[in-house]
Amino acid sequence: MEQMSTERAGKVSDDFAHYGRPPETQLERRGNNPMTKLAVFDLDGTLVDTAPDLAASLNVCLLADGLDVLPLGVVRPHAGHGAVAMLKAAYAYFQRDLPDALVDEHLERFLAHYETNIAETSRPFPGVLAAMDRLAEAGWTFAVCTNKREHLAVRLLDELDLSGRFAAICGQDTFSAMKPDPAHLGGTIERSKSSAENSVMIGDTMTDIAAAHALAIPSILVDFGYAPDDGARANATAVISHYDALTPAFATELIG
Ligand SMILES: O=C(O)COP(=O)(O)O
Ligand SMILES: [Mg+2]
Repeated sequence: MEQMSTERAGKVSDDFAHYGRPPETQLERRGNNPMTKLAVFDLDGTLVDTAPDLAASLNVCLLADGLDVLPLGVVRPHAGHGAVAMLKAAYAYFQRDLPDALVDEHLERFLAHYETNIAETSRPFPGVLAAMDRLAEAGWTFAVCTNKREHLAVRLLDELDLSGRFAAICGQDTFSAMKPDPAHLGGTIERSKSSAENSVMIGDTMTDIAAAHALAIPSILVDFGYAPDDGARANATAVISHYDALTPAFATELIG
């Protein structure tokens, strides 16, 4: 990821040089660094609609235990909280016990299936790539802060040909803490060579909003994600229902 960061920094700096020296006001707002405005995306349910592929891997586990497959509508609200949360929700749905040993067995099965089928149907949410293009034009950079394992996040973004857009991709195992712990988000911002003052977090669950809140950075809740509950709505700085609303003016206003 460090290499991508350097490549990206070089590219944007060159582009900026092409337009000449920015006005003094812009220099001030950007802390004398045109690279520092950073939009940090959560992955599942925010950047990419991963629920169908996650549900397929869950169903492999359920079938292995003689249970029925679950329809996507039942699985989707749990898709943003990881494989174990999905397994627990499925077993609760079937009113079946899920002993710890079976969780471990299923997790291995789930991850083996998911890793090789990670981008079968997973696609970026409508409008997100156009929004990123607009923000990039306005000098924004991007990172991913996800509770997916880092190698799975990188693999998914590689398969979707999106990895090169991010200065850093940080997962649940990248640091010693994961969202909602602000250290995960803070570490992602640091790896992206930005600062909390110039960053905004975009997410679909309270996990994302709480991490941003703890770091005192603005947050945008996408209400089309997997768990935009009341707590997330109440604590987010802004709520959007489509990426068309994510314009450079809107994002810049949030960081002040
Ligand atoms: O896998 C998870 O636990 C959720 O992943 P996310 O943080 O990208 O939503
Ligand atoms: Mg999410």
